[in-house]
Amino acid sequence: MSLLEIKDLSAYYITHVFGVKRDVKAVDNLTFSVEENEILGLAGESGCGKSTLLKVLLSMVKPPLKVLKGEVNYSYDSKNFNLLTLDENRLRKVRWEDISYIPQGSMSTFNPVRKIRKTFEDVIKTHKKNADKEVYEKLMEEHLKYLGLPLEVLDSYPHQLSGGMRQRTTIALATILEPKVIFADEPTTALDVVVQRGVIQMLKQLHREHRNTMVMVTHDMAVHANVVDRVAVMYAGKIVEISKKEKLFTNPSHPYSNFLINSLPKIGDRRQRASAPGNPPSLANPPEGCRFHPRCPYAKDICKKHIPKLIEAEKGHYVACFLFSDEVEEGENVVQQTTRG
Ligand SMILES: Nc1ncnc2c1ncn2[C@@H]1O[C@H](COP(=O)(O)OP(=O)(O)OP(=O)(O)O)[C@@H](O)[C@H]1O
Repeated sequence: MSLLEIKDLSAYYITHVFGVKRDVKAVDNLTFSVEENEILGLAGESGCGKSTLLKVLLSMVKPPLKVLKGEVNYSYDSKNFNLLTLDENRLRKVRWEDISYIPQGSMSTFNPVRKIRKTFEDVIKTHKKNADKEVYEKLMEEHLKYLGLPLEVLDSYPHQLSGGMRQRTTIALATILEPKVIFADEPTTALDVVVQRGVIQMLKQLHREHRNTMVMVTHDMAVHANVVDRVAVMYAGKIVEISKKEKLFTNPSHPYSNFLINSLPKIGDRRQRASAPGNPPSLANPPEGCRFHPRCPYAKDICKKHIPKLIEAEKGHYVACFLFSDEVEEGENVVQQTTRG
């Protein structure tokens, strides 16, 4: 059994503008799994639904985002539960301790008017209620030292740290309770390359030594190439391919993955890179059938009418494309198109 099994998951942003209901189909009927101890990368261009998917996998769903259907089943240490059905108390217990999150933009993690120590104390106290001050002081100091961070960060305000140091402190906070699963949303974005390297090394060290499972969102394919085991490629609210990273980078199957990989510059190769023609669709009104078909050089009639199912084309390699199978997604179009409210 996989550590995390996502089944038929749909989550839309539901808004009303001048009385007209608008559904942004950011996560649409996804079924896939995450294996214990792996690092799964979520790739895809801006706006394809990566951050929204993470929010749902963490059950951090607030209006206008709404889960319409589906399950997010976790299974570890003889615990089995659908995160979306847990009450607030159980959610609070599971978050940080078992399932942790490195959010996009480290500035939002810490309260700007409180020293960083206070945030660490709050997290530890919530989960280790009976521990006395000495115990959690020791835990904080040992964890920071283990990650090579100076203890002075604890007595700093967030704005006093550089972007890189703040991001590494955010990672320290997210991992202090040794979670089973870590979700990271663009952990290296907005950092310069040298600092990026430090952050990546820190994540790799944590994974190597704690054997936790990571799901990492980034649109930076170099980070995928460096860090992850498998990559799930998202396009317009759907997962179109899941593959071992080596296979994806050398021989991508889905035409969109092909564009994504072939648009990467290669040293010594001066040829112009081909990118996908046109633009990604609006998720409020995506095209019928395969969402990539208007930009796909191989589109056939079936692609315009039906949504291809994500099938296992080879062992461990999943692709949703009618070039590989005629299977149609179950429950396609179950959730209706935009309606008047
Ligand atoms: N609060 C919101 N209300 C309505 N639509 C939203 C809201 N937040 C995000 N969206 C839309 O949902 C879609 C998916 O956004 P999401 O942030 O998940 O994409 P992403 O792949 O993570 O992109 P990025 O890398 O730019 O964050 C986009 O079309 C976005 O405009």
